[in-house]
Amino acid sequence: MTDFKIAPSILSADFARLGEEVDAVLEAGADWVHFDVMDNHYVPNLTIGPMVCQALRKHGVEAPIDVHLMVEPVDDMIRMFADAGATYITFHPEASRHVDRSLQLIQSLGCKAGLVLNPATGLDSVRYVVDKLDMLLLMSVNPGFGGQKFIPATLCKLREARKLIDDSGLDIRLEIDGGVTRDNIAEIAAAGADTFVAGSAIFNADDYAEAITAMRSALKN
Ligand SMILES: O=C(CO)[C@@H](O)[C@H](O)COP(=O)(O)O
Ligand SMILES: [Fe+2]
Repeated sequence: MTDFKIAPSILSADFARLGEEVDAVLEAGADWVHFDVMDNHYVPNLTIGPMVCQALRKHGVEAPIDVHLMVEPVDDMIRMFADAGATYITFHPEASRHVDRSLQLIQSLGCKAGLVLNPATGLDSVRYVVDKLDMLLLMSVNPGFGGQKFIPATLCKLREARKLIDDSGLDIRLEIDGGVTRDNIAEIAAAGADTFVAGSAIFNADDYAEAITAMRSALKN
């Protein structure tokens, strides 16, 4: 049976009460914390940096922190987030001049490494670095904002990515990010994803546990 993981994106959390919000989603059954880092350069929005990741660790968060870098360039941020307690660090191939080197840097710092593909980016950019991936993240919206609608063409790309991973014989998670809801999560899992980022679908719900349980139930059917 697939080991599904649900990773609430704190982009949709109440930043004024971030520690409490993260505690609440973990208590409600979330597996990971998805941490969106935006630099107003690679994407047209600005969010949070390594000090906030470190603060969450200091606050007592022990769950995996899945750092999604939407910054350019990436290597300095990789070093800072590794120091700050990140578990996974993923970045967009367009944002690094030397993708293979940046992946190696993440792993050399003791973190798990991943690449993130935008909706219009093909799988070709991962083909020759598959052996250096712990995770492949497919964006199902254009990066920069929460609350957007899932782009249906991602389902076809997920199937291709699943085949690429299975053919490699390696242990690589396949994560999906953007517009994931209780209504489409089963279809997304059927296309091959095993790790689900959900921001607005969880943090905009009145009851986080009910929202996460509904997603898990959909994954079981
Ligand atoms: O990386 C991003 C956006 O760039 C995401 O992680 C979003 O924060 C997901 O939010 P929802 O689409 O689930 O509301
Ligand atoms: Fe993200």
